[in-house]
Amino acid sequence: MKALAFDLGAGSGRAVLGWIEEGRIVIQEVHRFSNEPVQVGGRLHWDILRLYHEIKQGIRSAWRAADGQIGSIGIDSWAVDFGLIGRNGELLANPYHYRDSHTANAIEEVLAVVPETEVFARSGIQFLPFNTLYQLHALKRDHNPALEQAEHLLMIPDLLRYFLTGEMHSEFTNATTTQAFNPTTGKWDERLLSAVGVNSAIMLPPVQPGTEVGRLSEAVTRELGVAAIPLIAVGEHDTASAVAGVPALQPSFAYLSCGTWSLMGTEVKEPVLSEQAQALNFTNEGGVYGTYRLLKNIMGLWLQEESKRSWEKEAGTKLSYSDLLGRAEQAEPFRSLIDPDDLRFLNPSDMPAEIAAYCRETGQPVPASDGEIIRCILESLALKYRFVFEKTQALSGAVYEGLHMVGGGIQNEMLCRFTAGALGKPVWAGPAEGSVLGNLAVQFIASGEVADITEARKLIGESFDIKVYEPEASARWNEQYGLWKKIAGL
Ligand SMILES: C[C@H](O)[C@H](O)[C@@H](O)C(=O)CO
Repeated sequence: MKALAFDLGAGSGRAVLGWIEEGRIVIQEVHRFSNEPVQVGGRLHWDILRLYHEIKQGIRSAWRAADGQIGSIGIDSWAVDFGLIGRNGELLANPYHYRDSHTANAIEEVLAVVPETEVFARSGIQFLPFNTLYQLHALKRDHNPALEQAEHLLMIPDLLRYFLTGEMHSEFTNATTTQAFNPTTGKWDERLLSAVGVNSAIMLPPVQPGTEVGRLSEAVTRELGVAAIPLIAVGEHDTASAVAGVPALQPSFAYLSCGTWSLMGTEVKEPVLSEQAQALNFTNEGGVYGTYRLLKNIMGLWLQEESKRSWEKEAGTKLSYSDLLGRAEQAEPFRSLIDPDDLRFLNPSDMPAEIAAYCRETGQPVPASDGEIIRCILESLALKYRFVFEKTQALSGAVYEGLHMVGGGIQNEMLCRFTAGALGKPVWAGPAEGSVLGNLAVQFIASGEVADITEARKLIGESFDIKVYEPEASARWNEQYGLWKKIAGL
């Protein structure tokens, strides 16, 4: 039997069949689709019904490709966003996109009610303006009718699973990204939810990854002409699946999940709720099989994606990444650097102009050409990776021999090279399908084909190419690291 994984990212989604053949994992992409947010007036929304339609297309294609031999389905997606269900069981409104501006001042407004130390002690989660807790605060503040009528809150994968099965379940790894879940009690945190005026009854008690969470409903099986395939709650936060899919053989390892976002950290048995972790704004998101992901969000390749989008809009024509990276390769090294996590880069109207303004304001040469901007982004990301790598070691007390880099971002070889140079340590890049493979791994373990996550990670490492980048020009990177920390104020 084959397993079917859906991996929904901020820009695109894919449906991938996976199975084990002669001791190796084999994957086959059967459907790929774009994920285009929709601006309505001043609000930014996800087109959730379009995504659901694409998931059904994916099941149809997979059923044909697997000759009906599909044993289970798992869905993972980006975090924090959600849909609200009314008393008639229907979706009350299109989910907000986490880059929508309605949460702009929400952190300050909530911390005026519950002190920062208490929020961190209760949730263990980093302070980012789009966390679900602040989205709920903003909806309540703005008297949002959907929240007023809501009977249930479902995160994106929970919601899509509900559409497929008719059953409502909340999944643990994604629940922890809300900043309203308490890892110490293992329950939704009443104090935090009541502080934003939300009745905790709308939050369902989360199930652990690996749990069977319903089957395709009769209506769906009839519509698609398929069997009532069971759904497995995988690490439904895509980063949780990416970490599950890291081909690490050692128990203590450092990873970087690299896509629109860069998520860097390590895997721990207990959440790290120390003052230092809070001061460094690290997070403890739930992981698979009784683990936590001690990590930090880094703005990531969003900076590059948005710059390309601006230039394409200006030029009225498509640009290729290979041309852009080719020009970045020719650009002068370390000419100008930024802190990629300055919140001005969360959703500016013109990313290249925002980067230029940052450099101007910090007294640096202003990058003008697209090559200079891309080089500035990639060098700055690599330096930020070094900073977070060092802080991860400080918080976990471990010393890592190198860094596992997974996700679509590893196709950016320049970034992999710069990361090894900046860290002064080897980078083991691969697999690119990080989240998909972690999603499949949990399904293989649920079906008993694979014993546990250690075996799954070994199998992934043996089934997919891992490219090794050894550090180059470390002395130059060390020198620049000092300068960059001054610019970034770190
Ligand atoms: C908001 C982001 O989606 C989240 O922090 C990140 O972990 C993610 O899910 C990346 O896909």
